[in-house]
Amino acid sequence: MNDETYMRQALDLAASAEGQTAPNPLVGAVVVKDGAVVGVGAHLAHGEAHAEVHALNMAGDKAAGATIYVTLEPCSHHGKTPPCADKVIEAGISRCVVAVQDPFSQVAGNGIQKLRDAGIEVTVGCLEGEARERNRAFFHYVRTGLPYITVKSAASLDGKTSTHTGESQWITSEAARTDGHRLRHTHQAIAAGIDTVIHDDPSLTTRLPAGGNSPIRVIVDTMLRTPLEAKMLHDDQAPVWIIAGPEAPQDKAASLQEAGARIFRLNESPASNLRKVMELLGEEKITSVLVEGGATLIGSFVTEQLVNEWVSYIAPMVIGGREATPQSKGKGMPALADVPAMEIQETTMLGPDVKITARKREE
Ligand SMILES: Nc1c(/N=C/[C@@H](O)[C@H](O)[C@H](O)COP(=O)(O)O)[nH]c(=O)[nH]c1=O
Ligand SMILES: [Zn+2]
Repeated sequence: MNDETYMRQALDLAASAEGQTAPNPLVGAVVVKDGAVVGVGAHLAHGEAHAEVHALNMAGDKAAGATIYVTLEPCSHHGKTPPCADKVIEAGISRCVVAVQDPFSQVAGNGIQKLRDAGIEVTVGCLEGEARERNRAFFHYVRTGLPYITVKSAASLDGKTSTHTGESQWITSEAARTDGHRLRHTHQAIAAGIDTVIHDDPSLTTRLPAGGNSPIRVIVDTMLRTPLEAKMLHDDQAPVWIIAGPEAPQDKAASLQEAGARIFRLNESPASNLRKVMELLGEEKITSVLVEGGATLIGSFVTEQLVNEWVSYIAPMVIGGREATPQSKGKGMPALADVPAMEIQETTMLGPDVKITARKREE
């Protein structure tokens, strides 16, 4: 067994809480004494104990002289819980292996320094690439203040998301749609355009066999055309935030608030200023957004170059039709040189469909 073995265990522990910890990162910890794992832990929810605390509590006095593997630098500032660096020192840990330094300014390097000042041997960078990839949304949010944006698109081989008569359910299989719900579970918010809300009356909730978190529903609706009888306003499954423009009628805003929605009014059209909408969500500590549709909204994210990840579910059918809805509308990129470079991360068969995941290279 070597450092990477234990760090992989810690990364898997971190991933077990995926979809639960935002706006906090996913963190896992493993305590090893004389080649035996004596404590494990994961950060399970925002505001609750950090991974190191769980692992050190489980290790008890076996932590003395042990090594702790942590997927993110132990915190050194008093957040909602006391600093883990202090806890690691108190527990008598002799060596600490960290996958990646915390990007958060309050922590960056301070935790590691505190441990070294206390005489603990610290190594940084074990499986760093994997640790960054697992926490890509958190790292992106800390670096930019914007949520990490994933577009999910379900289409035919010729890129249509509905027939020219507007029929779209369903193009992809149950297996692909269930996978799409896992995407909902792992994102804090789900964005949809008003055309999709009017056309599909979607609930945008996470419906997985084992359950899951339903993201905050964010509707880009410049003129507040969201129907008062929209399903999502009456299912009590997750908040509904509606982003309006300056001309949106005040009385409709009042009735939507009555119906339980939270209204954000921008002083410019949200549909053509999505960066402003994302800055607003960032201020609300939203670290990840899944853009579910439709083609108009997706096209705006593409045109503003805000897409960090693109997940396509492609069904084995060809729909055709000049008027059939494409995967994205809007202005788009004038030249290939303007098109942001992405990398395919994964292609998977889901029943009869193929899922393709691509990510933009982080600057
Ligand atoms: N048409 C399709 C999809 N369509 C996605 C959106 O257009 C739908 O409005 C949304 O999934 C409805 O959300 P719900 O009410 O929570 O079920 N998405 C898919 O994966 N496959 C499809 O074939
Ligand atoms: Zn901590």
